[in-house]
Amino acid sequence: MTTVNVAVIGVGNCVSSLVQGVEYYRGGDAPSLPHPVCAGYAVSQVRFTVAFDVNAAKLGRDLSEAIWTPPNNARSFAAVPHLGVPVVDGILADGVGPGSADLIDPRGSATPEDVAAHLVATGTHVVLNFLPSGAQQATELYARAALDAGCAFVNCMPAVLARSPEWRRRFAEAGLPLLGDDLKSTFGATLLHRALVDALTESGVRLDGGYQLLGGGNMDFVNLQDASRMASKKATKVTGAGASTHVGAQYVPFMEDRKVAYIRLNGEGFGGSPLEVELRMVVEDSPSAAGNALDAVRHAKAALDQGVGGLLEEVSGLLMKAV
Ligand SMILES: O=P([O-])([O-])O[C@@H]1[C@@H](O)[C@H](O)[C@@H](O)[C@H](O)[C@@H]1O
Repeated sequence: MTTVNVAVIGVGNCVSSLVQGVEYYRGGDAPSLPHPVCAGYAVSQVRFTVAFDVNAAKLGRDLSEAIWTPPNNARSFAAVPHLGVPVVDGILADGVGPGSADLIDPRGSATPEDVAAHLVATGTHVVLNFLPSGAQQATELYARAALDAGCAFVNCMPAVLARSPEWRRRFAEAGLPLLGDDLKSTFGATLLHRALVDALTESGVRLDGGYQLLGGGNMDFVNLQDASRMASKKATKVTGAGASTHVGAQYVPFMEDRKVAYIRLNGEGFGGSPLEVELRMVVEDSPSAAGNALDAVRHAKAALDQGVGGLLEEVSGLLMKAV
């Protein structure tokens, strides 16, 4: 059976939901999976090869155990058997936010050459980047490793990669697919906010800002308390709702991996009449994103099969927040 061999960067909640999802949907008939077959690949064809992390408590473990290691707190919805997939030393650089500095493995960080060697040795096809928001340098070092190892790269966080002409060129010249930037949840705040913006705009409403206020208790929210890391996330979040859209993220520990989003749009309708739309959404954050991650790796592998290199613009437009 042809497989989609995936290496993951950052064994956090999103990877936990993704790994569980592959088990949950292996049979192909469970509900709430957007695409049982995507780009010619079934979920059962997705397999993990190696995982990179810098958290001392996750290193050396099998991926099936590391996904349950704190501070991960994603919902458990599938039993994951021993996978034989090791968590190995990752690249540190700016890959860890201020709230997690004490979790880092003191033995030091891997180099892009180390990472590339793992990717080649494990026969990896696609590298999936789930570093914390704000990890621009670390993302670029991993992207370099993927290029050296002949892998496709899927950038699920808001580092500027797919938006960079230089990185697009490098992947195009290498004949390797690039997807990004910043994974959009299959059902999440960005999807709803943009759907509302589109519905109002198509009705002739002139939008004048609003907000997207988020609360949650996972490490993403810890990380987003840092202003410069939050700035990178804001840049990919909302488009088309007017310049004065406020985006905020509050860390609320008891919520664990649940996310609440308050979305508001201010506008002016027919005859200049003022209008307001308010919406509240609560989801389990990481499982909400895993469906699009599953699609992204399968599209990346299909492009690799067909020798299509460079930015996959159409697919990125569907699955990612900023292209
Ligand atoms: O799509 P959306 O709900 O606005 O945003 C999501 C984030 O809230 C989530 O933490 C992350 O894991 C997803 O990849 C996505 O970025």
